[in-house]
Amino acid sequence: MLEVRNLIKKYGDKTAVNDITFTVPDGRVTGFLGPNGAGKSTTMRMLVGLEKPTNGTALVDGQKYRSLVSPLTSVGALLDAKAMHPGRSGRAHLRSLALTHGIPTRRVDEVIELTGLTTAARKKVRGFSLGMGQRMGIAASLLGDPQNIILDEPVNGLDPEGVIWVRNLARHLASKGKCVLISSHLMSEMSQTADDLIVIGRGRILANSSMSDFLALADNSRSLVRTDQREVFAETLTARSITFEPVDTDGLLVQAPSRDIARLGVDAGVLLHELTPQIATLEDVYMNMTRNEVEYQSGTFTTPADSGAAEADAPSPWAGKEAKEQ
Ligand SMILES: Nc1ncnc2c1ncn2[C@@H]1O[C@H](COP(=O)(O)OP(=O)(O)OP(=O)(O)O)[C@@H](O)[C@H]1O
Repeated sequence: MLEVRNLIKKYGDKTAVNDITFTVPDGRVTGFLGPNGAGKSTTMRMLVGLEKPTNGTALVDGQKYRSLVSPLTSVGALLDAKAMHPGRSGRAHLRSLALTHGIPTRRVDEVIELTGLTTAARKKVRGFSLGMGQRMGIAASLLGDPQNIILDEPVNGLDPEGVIWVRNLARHLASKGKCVLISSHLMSEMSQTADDLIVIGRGRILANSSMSDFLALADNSRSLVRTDQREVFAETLTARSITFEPVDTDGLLVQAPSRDIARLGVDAGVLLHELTPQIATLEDVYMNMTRNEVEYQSGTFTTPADSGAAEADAPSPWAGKEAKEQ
């Protein structure tokens, strides 16, 4: 089990981790999500004693990392896959780690096989691809067969087969009762891997719940409607103060139960050739939650159609939505 209690990390004026408390239980995969710079890596580094907390505690099975009698059997971490001697072979790197921790050489061969590196492990580390480096980092984290596994963006650089392999590995480890904490920016992948989620933004906890409770925060009350009479149907919706927004050339995203929308279509004599309830994804809920927590805001791409001039020429029925929002 991993625990952080009132954990704070400051770098000068910058508060990277701002008083966070959570527990990562055994036997489950916990996804650790948050925008760039949210404080995920800093928190993980404090758990394995690579950073000293400014305040609060980070515990592995109830103990600070430096108090652990046998750290590699308590916690394994992939934090920086590039942290290997470039002139050594992968196998030699793992062997040296094993030797310094009293781990038998046969375990080196086991983790090499487990991570699919049997051929690559003979190569010098400097010749490794990004994906091979990630696999080697994961192999190192598993060397001591630890109870707790911390993986910071483990699927970074992995091909689709590698991504599925990490998912299956995480699920397998949790099924053996291990505590697995994984950070990732790949929401679709995380939705298939994690049982629980911890979301942080600007160093603070935004959510800490099971995946199903997190997804229950979704707004599933909208339906996509497609019709050749979009303007007529938009006027019908506006007359009933139903919120909507245009999609593509013939679609409307309508904020109403699909049964009510179908009924409105019949009453208005409008043929709806598509009516699809929108089920929000993990990415939708996450994006909504972290919208105001992004430290590094991306620019937006504009096309001529997105420009103000195009908006001025937009058909009037969309006023229904704007009027409702104001
Ligand atoms: N050694 C350091 N010195 C100064 N600031 C740091 C240091 N390490 C991290 N930070 C800052 O702390 C904040 C949290 O960084 P951290 O790497 O923990 O975020 P993250 O959530 O892991 O981000 P990413 O998803 O981009 O990896 C950032 O603003 C970062 O610039």
